[in-house]
Amino acid sequence: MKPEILLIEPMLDVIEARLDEAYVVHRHYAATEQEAIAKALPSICAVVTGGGTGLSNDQIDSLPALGIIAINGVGTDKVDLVRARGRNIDVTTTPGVLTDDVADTGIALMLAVLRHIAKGDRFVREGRWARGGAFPLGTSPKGKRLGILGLGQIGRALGRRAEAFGMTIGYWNRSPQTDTGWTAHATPTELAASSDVLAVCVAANAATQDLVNAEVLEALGPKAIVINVARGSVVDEDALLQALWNGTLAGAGLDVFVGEPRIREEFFTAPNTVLMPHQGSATRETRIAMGEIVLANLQAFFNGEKPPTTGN
Ligand SMILES: NC(=O)C1=CN([C@@H]2O[C@H](COP(=O)(O)OP(=O)(O)OC[C@H]3O[C@@H](n4cnc5c(N)ncnc54)[C@H](O)[C@@H]3O)[C@@H](O)[C@H]2O)C=CC1
Ligand SMILES: O=CC(=O)O
Repeated sequence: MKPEILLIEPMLDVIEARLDEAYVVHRHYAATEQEAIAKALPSICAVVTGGGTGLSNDQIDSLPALGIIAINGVGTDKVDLVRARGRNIDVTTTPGVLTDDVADTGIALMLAVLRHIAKGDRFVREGRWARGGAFPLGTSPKGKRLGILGLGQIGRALGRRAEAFGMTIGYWNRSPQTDTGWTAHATPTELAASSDVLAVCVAANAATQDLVNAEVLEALGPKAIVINVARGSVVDEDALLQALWNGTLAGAGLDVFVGEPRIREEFFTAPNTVLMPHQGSATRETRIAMGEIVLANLQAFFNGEKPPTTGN
């Protein structure tokens, strides 16, 4: 008998095919499967979910046999780790393999804002170039200061890339990271005061909620921009929107939002703001590598071994 698992959101076809080979896969996202899932809840031992989606406590409570929540991502903020630990449920992630793509996304957003890439695309398509319209000059990253909030794997990869663009790097991290040679700052506000671009790369949890607040944005100032590839909850969106609309911040490049995918509509028209639908790790290559780790974690769990990338 194949073990039964619950797949919360779709994965790559090739990974889902491998899941189907090894398990009875109940697809939470398929409307047609809801009745069968309701009956299967007592037998489901494993859940596979995304980092931005996680698993609610109600869902955890509805699965009495649950032993592993395999996150296809690195963020654990959408799973109550205390609740999981209390139930002896392993929570696994896919660290490392997505780092480069998320850092690339951060750089892409930074360049898109500084060089008006999305605005330029609209300008050409709408025929405004052909009609002789004026297009604003951009801002060069060269010689500018990148402030990285959270110098984990993604923060470091972003910093290394930014060095290649001639930027100087500062960071705020809860523990000093002396091997980089980059300038450490004591608080997010101090980092912001010394940055032209603030890149949010810190994990989301209760301690980092709204870390980028009105004070931090004010310290950044009207010529600076914010890039967020971590989680929406790390940025106070009221303060961010106010700064963008008041012109006390020059722009923002955002891959993540509070309440995704139904984000605040004020973002749609916010000045100099480039929006992405949470695509940091979304390349085929990386999604295959992440899927392999999910498969390995599930296999270890069902073999009675400790899953290799257990995070709790
Ligand atoms: N946009 C996207 O598609 C993706 C977003 N992410 C987000 O990026 C985050 C970072 O990923 P990695 O760099 O791989 O993780 P990591 O574990 O290497 O780095 C996390 C960083 O957050 C810091 N941190 C954690 N808790 C903290 C606290 N309470 N106070 C201060 N600092 C704290 C750590 O010190 C570390 O610098 C993830 O947690 C996730 O939310 C990750 C992957 C894809
Ligand atoms: O947001 C994605 C993740 O890996 O976490």
